[in-house]
Amino acid sequence: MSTPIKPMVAGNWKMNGLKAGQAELHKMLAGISDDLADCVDVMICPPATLIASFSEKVTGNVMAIGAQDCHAAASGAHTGDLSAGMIADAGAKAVIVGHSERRTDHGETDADVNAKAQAAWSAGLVAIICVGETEAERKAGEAVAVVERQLAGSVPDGATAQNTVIAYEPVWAIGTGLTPTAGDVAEMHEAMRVDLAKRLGAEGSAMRLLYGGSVKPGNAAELMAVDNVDGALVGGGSLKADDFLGILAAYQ
Ligand SMILES: O=C[C@H](O)COP(=O)(O)O
Repeated sequence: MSTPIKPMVAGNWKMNGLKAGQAELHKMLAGISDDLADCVDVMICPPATLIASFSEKVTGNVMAIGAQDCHAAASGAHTGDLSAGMIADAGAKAVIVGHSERRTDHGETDADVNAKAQAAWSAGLVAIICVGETEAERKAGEAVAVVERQLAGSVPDGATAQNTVIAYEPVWAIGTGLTPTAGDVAEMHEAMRVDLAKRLGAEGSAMRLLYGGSVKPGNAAELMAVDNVDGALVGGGSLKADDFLGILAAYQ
């Protein structure tokens, strides 16, 4: 019998948050009971400027701190970039790679994402690899094919349930208040599960598959209950402690 997958809820603060944001972090930490932390792995990915200070605030297994991106190289002449080693040195335990905002704003390809995931592993970080179709691709009936192509290109050989988390984020659902139906999420997550298990065997079967895109306290329980949904990657709903704790309540 396979071991149950411990879900993860990760908050991606994107380009939001100043030092004053520590007040929200403190409220979140105060609101996460040991019982809840036993049921779900909680992570906040603040802007890089806050990784070190936030990492000092989290203790025990209540929450981990992650990063939002890394460079594929270990060091070198890459002005403004951060290596996975630097992020790990600041206290991060994971890094999001291939977020659609990086793919769109910075032209990142599946090959770039693949290289970044491998850089993350080399630094001892978990790679949270994002995939997801655009609205036009969904309307054209290509959503599953697009995501399978992204998985094939973005997830490196050697991915395990320990070093990799997949986040399915339909681009059209990010920050819009729109979400796919539970049926559409189930279809996509099953397709991803089958695809990853075929390629990676038991590691693919045990890999966490997060859903992301307009997850809020009001819809979290329904989305998190879908088969093969092992947690959430949350943007706007992770900025305020009350909202984030409301989402985590799906696991209480
Ligand atoms: O990384 C998080 C996602 O882009 C979802 O963002 P959102 O919850 O604001 O829609």
